Amino acid sequence: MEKSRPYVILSAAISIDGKIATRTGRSNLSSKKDLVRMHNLRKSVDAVLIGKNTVNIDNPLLTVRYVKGKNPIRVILNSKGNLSPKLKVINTAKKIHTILVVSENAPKNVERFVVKGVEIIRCGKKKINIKKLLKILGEKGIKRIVVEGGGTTNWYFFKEKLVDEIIITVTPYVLGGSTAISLVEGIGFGNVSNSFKLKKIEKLQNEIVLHYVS
Ligand SMILES: NC(=O)C1=CN([C@@H]2O[C@H](COP(=O)(O)OP(=O)(O)OC[C@H]3O[C@@H](n4cnc5c(N)ncnc54)[C@H](O)[C@@H]3O)[C@@H](O)[C@H]2O)C=CC1
Ligand SMILES: Nc1nc(O)c(N)c(N[C@@H]2O[C@H](COP(=O)(O)O)[C@@H](O)[C@H]2O)n1
Repeated sequence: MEKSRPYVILSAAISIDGKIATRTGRSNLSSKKDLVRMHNLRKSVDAVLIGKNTVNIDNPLLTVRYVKGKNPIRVILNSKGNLSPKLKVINTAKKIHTILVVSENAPKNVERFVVKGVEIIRCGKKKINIKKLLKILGEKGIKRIVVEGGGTTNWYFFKEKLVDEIIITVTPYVLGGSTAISLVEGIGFGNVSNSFKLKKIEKLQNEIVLHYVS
């Protein structure tokens, strides 16, 4: 692992059939117990990272609320920099450090988010270069980061072999649907070769939490 790159944990809740949301984008899969576990994870990292669709669909806060602790820095991947200013992550950016990552081709008007308290990082020509981004985040003192989806964002991290640990909660739902988002989207691997080692299994009431390491 490069010295300056943060340790990357990928975290999500999946249905029994491997989906992270219904075909209509509903993703409230975790139990309260699991959310407490997840907020403990958030407080243990320096940053939490998600993709544009997750921000738009979930309108999340990405804070530590179910337990006491420090909020991580929020990192949003949005190559075009075209988020709605009404989103919670934008509206609370003066209080909670929020970084919007855009590509070098993003229009100049992304700077409009700066007055809202958002820090902008330009990284990668058309797509965001994740490897380069992690180096930049490492140089800012970010040592541990949790990637919280969605499926497309997860793919970019797996594709570049940048996932050090996976924490997956298997929840007791079957969602189905060929258009429902899976844990990992993108084009996918052609071979069965990208394996992880099982480190721990936790049993919550009706869920299991799987911990894998690279
Ligand atoms: N159950 C769970 O634990 C979770 C469920 N979700 C669900 O996942 C769904 C969204 O997932 P997806 O549609 O796969 O989208 P996503 O949230 O991964 O966002 C994808 C978008 O992010 C941007 N992006 C990500 N990586 C990029 C890169 N390297 N370069 C440039 N742009 C990049 C692009 O705009 C891309 O289209 C939502 O329904 C959400 O509710 C999301 C997170 C966790
Ligand atoms: N671990 C986990 N379990 C679920 O059931 C989820 N839906 C998610 N989603 C992630 O958490 C974000 C919501 O965060 P806030 O509650 O708004 O702080 C959501 O956007 C996903 O990244 N994760």
